[in-house]
Amino acid sequence: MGAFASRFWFMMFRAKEYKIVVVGLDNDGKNTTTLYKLHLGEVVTTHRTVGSNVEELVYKNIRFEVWDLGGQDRLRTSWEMYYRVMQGTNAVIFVIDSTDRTRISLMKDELYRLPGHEDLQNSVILVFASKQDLKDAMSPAEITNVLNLHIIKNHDWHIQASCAVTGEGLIA
Ligand SMILES: Nc1nc2c(ncn2[C@@H]2O[C@H](COP(=O)(O)OP(=O)(O)OP(=O)(O)O)[C@@H](O)[C@H]2O)c(=O)[nH]1
Ligand SMILES: [Mg+2]
Repeated sequence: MGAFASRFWFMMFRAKEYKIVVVGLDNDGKNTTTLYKLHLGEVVTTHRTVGSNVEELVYKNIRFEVWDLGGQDRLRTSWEMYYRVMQGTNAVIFVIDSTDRTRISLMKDELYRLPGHEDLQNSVILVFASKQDLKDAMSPAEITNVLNLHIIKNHDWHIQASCAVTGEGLIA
């Protein structure tokens, strides 16, 4: 898997098994591509996720159970069912299509639901500012401002520039 955003993860985590959920809006085209880039180290052709994909990643004897949830409008209401069933999600990765300025306020609404969720009280929040290979991508600093991420006080959070095509930000 490479050094999977390593400094952040190993600052935050001490146990040997971690549960991670990957969410974001639909078809921005990132969650599933990101998961498989992490898992296989290559870009695979994806289809819209209906429901979820789960993969086990192992890095330095640490097992990561990674759930990728479909981001279509009608599927987003089911995310909280996964948080409940997973019992003890260590981290939520919220993937942002950095080129999708028109849906930024929808992303904000979805992102802001996370810290208040009772099943995510012990989760860290990692925002992936994805599609950084595209020239009109917003920078992590711009996204931090637009989403006003500093308002999140009760969870550790971090924003990371990433690109699921090249692996930048995912794999060192
Ligand atoms: N240029 C570029 N394209 C990307 C990147 N990440 C994903 N894509 C493309 O975006 C499209 C959709 O990606 P998916 O990973 O399937 O999207 P998703 O977020 O899983 O969407 P849902 O399953 O509907 O929730 C695919 O054509 C990907 O190749 C990226 O970092 N850069
Ligand atoms: Mg998907």
